[in-house]
Amino acid sequence: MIPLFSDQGRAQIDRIVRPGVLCAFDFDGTLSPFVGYENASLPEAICQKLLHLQSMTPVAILTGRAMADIRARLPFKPDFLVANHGLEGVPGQEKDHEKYRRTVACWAEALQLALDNPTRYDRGVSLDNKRYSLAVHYRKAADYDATEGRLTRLFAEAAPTAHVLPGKFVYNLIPPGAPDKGDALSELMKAAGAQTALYVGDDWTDEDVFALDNPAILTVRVEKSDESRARFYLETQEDIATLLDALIDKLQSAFPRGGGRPTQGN
Ligand SMILES: O=P(O)(O)OC[C@H]1O[C@H](O[C@H]2O[C@H](CO)[C@@H](O)[C@H](O)[C@H]2O)[C@H](O)[C@@H](O)[C@@H]1O
Repeated sequence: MIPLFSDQGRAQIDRIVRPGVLCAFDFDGTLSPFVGYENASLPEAICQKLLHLQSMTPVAILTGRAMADIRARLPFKPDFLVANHGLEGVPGQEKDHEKYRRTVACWAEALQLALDNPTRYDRGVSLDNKRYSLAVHYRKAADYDATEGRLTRLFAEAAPTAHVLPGKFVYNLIPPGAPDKGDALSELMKAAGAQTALYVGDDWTDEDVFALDNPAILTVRVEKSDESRARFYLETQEDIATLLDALIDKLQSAFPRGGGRPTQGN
């Protein structure tokens, strides 16, 4: 992995930032610093920078949160908002929603029944039913290793067909065959007519975008990781502000007559 703020990284920003570049971001741990999952929000300064960027080029947010949840946390409307790890917000996929909802409802019932037994599961484990997928949070558990082992065994019994995606103190349970963030970003590029895109994420579900291995997509991970498929990294989550400034500066200087956003009728 290469630091984004390096000669090589800046050269890639120069290459990828062109009129209509789709600037796409994960939410938790990328645009929003980690806090308790109920309290996560978009910092005001980041919101202002995203609005500025959006005045010049399309902006997308791809999150694991449910659509209703993320909408309530965003004080602005991005050009594209994809939720539930790629399951909500991409046109055309609604036809499978009822199937996913029924699968997830069965898993949720079985999991909640088991988790309600305090002798078997840590009180710090909580189930977040996002309708089309589940998140099982354990950030507040006392013993992470023991909790991870117990939860993994529980998923095999109670949700055997689930695609279990680990995250930061969370397991995401996704219905089999569901689209992921990589599928979603590819669709959004088509919908936006974008030749190039930038994607910034920090977690396992973002690896589905990084693994696309598409030279037209500049992949950036928040924090270096030897296991990631992203090509570049930001040292810390706070560096997202510097990246947004760099994108704005680049669009303003390279395309002073309206940045990269094609004007109406083009
Ligand atoms: O795709 P993302 O936008 O990164 O969403 C992934 C999950 O984010 C949330 O959980 C994470 O953020 C919490 C709040 O900062 C944190 O407490 C938790 O440990 C993280 O896993 C969200 O609650 C999940 O539904 C998302 O799947």
